[in-house]
Amino acid sequence: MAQAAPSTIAVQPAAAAPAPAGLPHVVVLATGGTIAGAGASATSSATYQAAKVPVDQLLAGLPELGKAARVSGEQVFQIASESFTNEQLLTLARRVQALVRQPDVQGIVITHGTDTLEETGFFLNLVVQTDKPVVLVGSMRPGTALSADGALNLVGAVSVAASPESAGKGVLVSMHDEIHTARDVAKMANIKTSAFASPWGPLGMVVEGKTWWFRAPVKRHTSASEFSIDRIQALPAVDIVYSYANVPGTALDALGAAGMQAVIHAGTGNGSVADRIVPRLNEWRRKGVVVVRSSRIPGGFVLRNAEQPDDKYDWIVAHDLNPQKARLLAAVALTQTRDTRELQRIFWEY
Ligand SMILES: NC(=O)CC[C@H](N)C(=O)O
Repeated sequence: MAQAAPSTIAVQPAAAAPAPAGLPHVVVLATGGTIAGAGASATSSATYQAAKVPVDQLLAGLPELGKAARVSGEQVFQIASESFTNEQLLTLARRVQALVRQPDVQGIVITHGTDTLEETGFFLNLVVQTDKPVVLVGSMRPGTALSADGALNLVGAVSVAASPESAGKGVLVSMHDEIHTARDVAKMANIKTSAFASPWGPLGMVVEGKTWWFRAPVKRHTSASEFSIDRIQALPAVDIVYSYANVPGTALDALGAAGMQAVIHAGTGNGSVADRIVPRLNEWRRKGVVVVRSSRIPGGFVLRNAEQPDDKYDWIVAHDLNPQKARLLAAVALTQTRDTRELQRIFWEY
């Protein structure tokens, strides 16, 4: 399906384009994905190249953006998001943090591939210290396709980032007219333009450039977070092992031997663990690996000491975070502590 263009890193300083005075300045940080994709024909909705169109071209094609904000663009990466690395996450977070510290910047929009958009959004929600709106957006069809969704999604995201009502709500994801907290949202369907959903529902809607809010996040984020990108030099290796009937444990042992610091066990059902995997997880725990029990089921949550005796084994539960979000919270938390009581507190609070 979507093929990746070669990765490039070219951060240019944000220069505001001329627009009516008095409008908020929103910086669009472009990282690639389908929203910057191009296909061979108007019917190529799923067969195309992601990460082709530069940010200047994206913005120049959308004069409607100028109604909501004074918009400037920076090309941070030009990649398909499945290829994001921890180093690129840190680079992006540092750039967002630097921009939100600029008094002349009121909001940030990040254009991103949809495959790992929920991971980048959650990471920024944990480590960027700000009350200013930071909004991620992607699209499911390239701009060259019939009924392309990127243009309206981008106008919506810039409107959300420009709205004072978006402040203090943490990192947001605006797609398909909905506004989600980056903490909860996940890609729940592929191909469809209604790809993103939050297990606890969206926070609001953006319609014709106006935001409508119905709820706000209660978990700790951004300026209320104990984590800061300023104090994170690198992320420790945290990996995910997926469970299924007849799972052999080979992947767990290989990742353990490769030096992972924490393992996210994407268990079945309520985070259940196959009987032959339990002693292996305990063996890695004895060697210092932090064990986090999560579930491969979207929309539920994992309770401590249900399914497995977490207290006895000194394991953590991932609460309602999906495995890929649990990976990032564990990695960020491990930069500060290895204490399992502290780690469990962090999983309850974020
Ligand atoms: N819809 C998309 O953005 C998917 C394109 C690509 N796989 C990416 O995540 O960047």
